[in-house]
Amino acid sequence: MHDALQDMLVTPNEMAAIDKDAADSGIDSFSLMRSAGMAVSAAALRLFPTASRFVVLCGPGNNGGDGYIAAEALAESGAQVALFSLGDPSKLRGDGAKARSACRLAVVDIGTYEPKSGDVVVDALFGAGLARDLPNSAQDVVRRVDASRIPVLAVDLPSGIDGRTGEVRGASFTAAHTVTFIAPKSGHVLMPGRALSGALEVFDIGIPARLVAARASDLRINGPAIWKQYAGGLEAGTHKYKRGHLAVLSGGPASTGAARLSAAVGLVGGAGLVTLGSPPEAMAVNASHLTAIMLKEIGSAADLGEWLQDKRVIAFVLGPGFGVGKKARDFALMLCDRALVLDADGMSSFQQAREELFEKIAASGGQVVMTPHEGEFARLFPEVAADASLSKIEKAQAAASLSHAVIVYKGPDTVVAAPSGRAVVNVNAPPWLATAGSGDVLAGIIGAHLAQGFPAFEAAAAAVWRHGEAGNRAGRSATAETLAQSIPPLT
Ligand SMILES: NC(=O)C1=CN([C@@H]2O[C@H](COP(=O)(O)OP(=O)(O)OC[C@H]3O[C@@H](n4cnc5c(N)ncnc54)[C@H](OP(=O)(O)O)[C@@H]3O)[C@@H](O)[C@H]2O)[C@H](O)CC1
Ligand SMILES: [K+]
Repeated sequence: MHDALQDMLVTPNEMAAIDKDAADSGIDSFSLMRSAGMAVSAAALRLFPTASRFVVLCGPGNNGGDGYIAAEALAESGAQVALFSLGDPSKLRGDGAKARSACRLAVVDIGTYEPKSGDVVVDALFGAGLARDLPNSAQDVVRRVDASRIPVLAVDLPSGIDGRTGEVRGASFTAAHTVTFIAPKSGHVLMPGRALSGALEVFDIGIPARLVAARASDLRINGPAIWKQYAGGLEAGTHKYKRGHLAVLSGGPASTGAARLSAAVGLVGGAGLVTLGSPPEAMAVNASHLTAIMLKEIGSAADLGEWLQDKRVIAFVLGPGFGVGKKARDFALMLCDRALVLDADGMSSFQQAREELFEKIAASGGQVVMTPHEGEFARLFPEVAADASLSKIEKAQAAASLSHAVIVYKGPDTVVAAPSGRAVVNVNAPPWLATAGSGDVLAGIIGAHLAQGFPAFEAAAAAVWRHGEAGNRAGRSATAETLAQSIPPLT
């Protein structure tokens, strides 16, 4: 694949516009379909060499067209092929009709397909053009194929997955492998689409990268290319203040562990110095658990105000175990002009007072990152969460725009979005990352990056990725402690 397209994500609408631009620039659309269908046939032969029969299911649009090309190519290569269509193939139009007439195989109605052991299904029912729930006849076939556990190779998207949102429309195939074209679609990386797509292969059917780049928005799969310009090697002359001073604010004596975990991770994550700001009544318990991390008594807004005079303290984490209430709100509002990770209780404290926070962030021009999981997101952005028409990416973008902060919308498909609309979707997190204290670890890594001078978006994207890698390294039995020990170096 072309380098410029490496991590790019597109929506089906953008893809349709790219196709149109390609046609307008003189590229023959049927030759694109031929490349797509040939790529599917090659993948089928490569991935399923022992298949006794390829069952190609073709739909009423161009996804079906890709299927007819693939079926013909598979038959030409000597494979057994059975061809089924959803709807009357004589109603196909344009390139789809051309593809059907270039295929010598007889086609029968999809309702007659009985899965047999040894079959491999090539799913070309619907791709980017799925506009509503799968029709009943397609849902029936999905159920029969699911029940028979035969493997599915999906063309562009597993039929039933919405290419924009990743949601299931009525029912969806569960693919072992998906061959898509030009660039992954957002529905390939958002859940449940990601899980149902299986292994994703992106095939370049020959649309020039400049046409793709001209239509694509600033949406990427998260990875080191996003932040590498800030990660750089440590300079030879560096010292601990140059690597940045991170402050983490602790809750009261009964709930100090979460903030200490974030603080410990801050050091591992690369901050030069980390200080835990503790209320007086929790000083003793915090002191008894700390070694490399410094401790400072911060009980009141006045204490915090005094600390803020020290401009070497670059970044703050407020929220883990802090407690919900006025103190959290007062502290957060004082920190909006600095680099701030507002996590957990820090966010929840603003459920009834979010406008004050959002206005302060907008007016202060700091680097603020908020890290809601689904429940926190719904509490802070109820109108966005309730809008079923929006994808998770669009929800994160709307929340970033409302709050003026970088939003890390957590989950198996964490989305990081900036107020500008720039966004990444993270795909490296294993399911066992959802463990107690995992969020405190993430907050600490983001804080470490902010302390080192990363802008908020890159700080958050890099942290989400390192957090995912830590989960992979720590393995299935990961705990917050082993996660903290498994954070990989910045790359
Ligand atoms: N550049 C590329 O990536 C290329 C991709 N190709 C392939 O083309 C498809 C997209 O083709 P398109 O025709 O736009 O869409 P589909 O084939 O997915 O579906 C459209 C047809 O299906 C009807 N439709 C949609 N949803 C439903 C539904 N739920 N039930 C019944 N029918 C449905 C729709 O009819 P309408 O009534 O809604 O108009 C269309 O008839 C892409 O996925 C790739 O596989 C090209 O081959 C090469 C270039
Ligand atoms: K499909």
